[in-house]
Amino acid sequence: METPVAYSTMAGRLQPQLLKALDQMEYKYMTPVQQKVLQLPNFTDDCLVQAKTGTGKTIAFLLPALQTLLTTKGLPRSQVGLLVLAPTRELAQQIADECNKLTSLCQPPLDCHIAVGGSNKKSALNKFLTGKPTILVATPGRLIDYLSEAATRAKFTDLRCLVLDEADRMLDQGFMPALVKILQQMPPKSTGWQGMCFSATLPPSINKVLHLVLKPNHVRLSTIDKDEVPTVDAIPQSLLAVNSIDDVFPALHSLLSCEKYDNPMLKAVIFSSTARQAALMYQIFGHTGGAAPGKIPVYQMHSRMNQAARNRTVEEFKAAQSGLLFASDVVGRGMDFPDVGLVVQIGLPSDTEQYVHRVGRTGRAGKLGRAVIVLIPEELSFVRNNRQFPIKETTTVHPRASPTLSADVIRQALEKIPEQSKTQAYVAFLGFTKTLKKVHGLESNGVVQLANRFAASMGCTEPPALESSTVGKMGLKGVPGLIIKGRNGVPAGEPSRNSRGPMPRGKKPFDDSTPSASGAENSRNGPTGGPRSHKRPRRDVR
Ligand SMILES: Nc1ncnc2c1ncn2[C@@H]1O[C@H](COP(=O)(O)OP(=O)(O)OP(=O)(O)O)[C@@H](O)[C@H]1O
Repeated sequence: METPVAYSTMAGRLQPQLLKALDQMEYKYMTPVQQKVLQLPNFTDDCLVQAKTGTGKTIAFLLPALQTLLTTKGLPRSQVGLLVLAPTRELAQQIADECNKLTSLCQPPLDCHIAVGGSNKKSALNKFLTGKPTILVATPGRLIDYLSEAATRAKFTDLRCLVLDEADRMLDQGFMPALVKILQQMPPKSTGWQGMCFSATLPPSINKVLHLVLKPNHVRLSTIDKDEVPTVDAIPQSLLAVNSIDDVFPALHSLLSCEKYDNPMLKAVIFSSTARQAALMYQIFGHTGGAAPGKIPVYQMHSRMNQAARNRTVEEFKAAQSGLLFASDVVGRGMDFPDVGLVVQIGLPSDTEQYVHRVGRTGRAGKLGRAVIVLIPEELSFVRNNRQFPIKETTTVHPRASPTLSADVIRQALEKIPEQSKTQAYVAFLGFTKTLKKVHGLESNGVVQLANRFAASMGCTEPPALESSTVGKMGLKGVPGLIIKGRNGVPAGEPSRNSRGPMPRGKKPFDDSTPSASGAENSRNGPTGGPRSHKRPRRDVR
C-alpha cells in the first residue's frame, strides 16, 4: 500500500480556505483516488475515474472543481459554474452537504443549490433564479423540469465543469434520454467546459457514450488493477444458499439474530429487489423486534415512501449507532451510512454492477464490513456466472442459529402483516422475476410458480388476486397459476381471496406446481396478449 500523502502538502495547489475546511473535516490524508486526481498537472482536464466504493470519490471530484471555481476569473456570481448530476435525490443531497462543508470558509461564499424530485419545485426554483447558485447538484428529472424555463437555461451559459457521479448509471439506457436532453440545454462541449465521470464500476458499454461529456483525449485514472474486482478487499463476501423460497425470511432472521448476538450494536442494510419487498420486510422485522435477542431499531427506505420520510430515514440511519435498514436500490449506490457492518442482499441484484455498489454500503472509509447474499436455487447462477467475486458459500452454522425458532418467529410476524402489503409484495416480485426470467432460467409458467411460492412463504393460502390490466402489462396474460380479479370467482375490486387471515399453523400452503383450480380457471384468460418486454428489470432506484 502506498504511503498516504497529507493534505498539507497541497498548499499552493489548493486554496487555503479549502485546505482549512479539509482540516476541520478531519481529512488529514488523501485517499488513493484523491491523491491520483490531485496529482493531475491540470485540474481542468476531462477525466474518467474509477475507484472502489467508499474511498472518497466525492471529495476527489469536488476539490479540483471548487479550486477551478475559486481561481477562475470572470464567472458571474449569478451563474452556475459547477453542475453535478447524481442518480438519486438522497445522493444529490449528500454531495451537496459534503460540498457545503468544503466551501464553508470561502469568502465570498460559493452557494450550492440542489434540484431534486420530491421537493417543492416552485420555492426551490425561485431561490435558484433569484440567488447566486455557483454550484448545482441535481437529479436529471428535476433538472429537466428546471430547464424548461428560459431564465434557468440562462444560468448555465458560463458552465465550467460538469460531473457525473455514478457515471455508468448516468450513462446507461435508463438515464440516457434525460442526460441528452440536459446536455442539449448546456453550452456546447466546444466552449471548453470540463467533464468528469466517476464511479466504482465502469463497464465497457459506457465507452461509446463518453464523448457526450468527455473529450476524446480525456485522462483515465483508476485505483483498481486491471484484473482486480471492484469490491473492497476488506469486505468478506458470502453466499447463504437456501433450499427454497420458504426459507428466505427465516434464514434472514436467523442470520440477523446471530449477528446481533455477536455484535449488539449491529448496523446493517438489507437490500430487496423491489420497494414493496423492502416495505414488507421492514414490517416483518418490526414485529420480530428487529432481531432477537433484544430490540434493534428498524428502518425502511424505498421509492414508495414520500420524500419527507425518505429524508428523515437517511438522517436517522446516518446517525444511528445500530439498526436494520430494509432498503431497495434507492440507496444502493453512493450513500454513505457510517459504520454499516453488514450488507445483506435478498435475491438477485439487477446486474453485477449493482452487486458491487450494494456490497459497498459497508467497509467504507477503511472500516471493516461483511456482505452476504441470500439466494434460492433458481438464483444461484448469479454466483456461478460471476466467479470474479470472492463469494464463499456459508457452511458453518452459528451455534445460536435455530431454524425452527426463526421459522416460528417469522410465521407469527407474517400473521400480523396486512394482506395488502403481501399482495403488493407479490405483484412486485412477479414483475421483477419476470424481467429477470432469463437469469432465473425460467419460462413465464415458472415465473408465476415461483411468485406463487413466494406468496405461500408469506402465509397466503392462495396467490393474491391481480387486476387483469396488471397481468396484461406484465405480459403474463394466460399464464396458468394467476388469479385474476373478476374471474376465478373473485369479485372485481375485492382485495384478494386470501384475505381470510393467515394460514393456520401446520397447514400445507397451496401447491401451485400442479395445475390448481386457479390455474385451470386462468385458462379463460385466452391466448397471451402482446407482452411488454423489458430489457432490464425495473429498478427501484430513483
Ligand atoms: N481524505 C479522507 N479522509 C478520511 N475520510 C474520508 C476522506 N475522504 C472521504 N472520506 C470519507 O469516506 C467516506 C466515503 O466517501 P465517499 O462517499 O465520497 O465514497 P465514494 O468513493 O464516493 O463511495 P461510492 O462509490 O459508494 O459512491 C465518507 O464517509 C467520507 O466522509
